[in-house]
Amino acid sequence: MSKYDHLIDQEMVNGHWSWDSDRALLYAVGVGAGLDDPLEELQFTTENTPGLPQQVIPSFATIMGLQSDWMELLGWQKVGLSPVGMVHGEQSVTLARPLPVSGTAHLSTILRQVYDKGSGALVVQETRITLADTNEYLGSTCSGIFAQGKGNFGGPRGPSGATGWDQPSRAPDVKITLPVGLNQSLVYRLSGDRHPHGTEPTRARADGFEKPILYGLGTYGFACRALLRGLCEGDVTRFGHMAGRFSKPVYPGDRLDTVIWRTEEGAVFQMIANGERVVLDRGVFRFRE
Ligand SMILES: C/C=C/C(=O)SCCNC(=O)CCNC(=O)[C@H](O)C(C)(C)COP(=O)(O)OP(=O)(O)OC[C@H]1O[C@@H](n2cnc3c(N)ncnc32)[C@H](O)[C@@H]1OP(=O)(O)O
Repeated sequence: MSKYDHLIDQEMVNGHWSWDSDRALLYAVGVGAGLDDPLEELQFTTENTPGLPQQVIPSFATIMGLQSDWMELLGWQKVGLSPVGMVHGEQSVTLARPLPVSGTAHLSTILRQVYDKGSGALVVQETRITLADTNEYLGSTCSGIFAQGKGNFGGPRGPSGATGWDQPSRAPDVKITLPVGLNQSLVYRLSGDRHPHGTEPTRARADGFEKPILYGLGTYGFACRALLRGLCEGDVTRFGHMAGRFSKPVYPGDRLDTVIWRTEEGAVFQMIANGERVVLDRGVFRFRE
């Protein structure tokens, strides 16, 4: 029996969350839409382009998964918004249908596991999203938060990171290059992810970064745009599932190459910053069935 076992499968959020068209537009700009080409992604960045109805970038669902205050449940003392050294480790989003441009969702967030990774604890939580008025299932998000320094508590190690994903030996089938703006974190944070390590040098260094970062979920949004562009011709109805592991930080001003290998169900991918470091690894994409 390890110290968090009694909390596993506990529901941490059971409530409503509303968004409107402006919030989805702001999120799109926050994850860089329009930065490399202001005309390329008008379905995400405008609501009034003739013949191009607004669509919501599927990774917007991750913002809905942020509504839980699970750190108190675990008894972790926060400095600002989180314990020092806590970083986003993994993320997935699965959608049964495109997200509406506006709406109210019912969110249910469950603590799935706290793995003991030695150098840290990996906290896995899953959020189920339904439309509040009709109860229609929209999809789910799953996040793994890596709290450095909180490992070695005698808990389960969990699945090994060394298995289950292989980089194909052939050259990538598709490569999408996207720039990160120097003010990217300042825009992205307005979507509701306001951790100071995206803006404050002192906190960024305390959490193990060189300087303020682009938020992990911001990076995830860039990857989602790259996959939509490279595999779906920008059409969100084709999005089914996307997962990846944050392996190195992304900084404002970086250039992000998403390298994509097609598979039977969709693709596997990696994101590489400035041609030198893999920042999102073990990426998996699936088309909607
Ligand atoms: C609130 C935060 C918001 C943010 O947005 S932060 C910004 C986005 N996130 C990042 O930039 C994080 C980048 N990644 C890292 O810095 C490192 O990566 C980690 C600190 C997360 C881990 O590094 P290390 O302590 O050196 O771990 P190891 O020695 O490589 O592996 C130890 C075990 O941990 C698993 N692991 C490693 N990285 C991750 C990860 N990113 N997510 C989940 N698990 C991870 C491995 O597999 C292994 O476990 P096994 O031996 O059982 O395989």
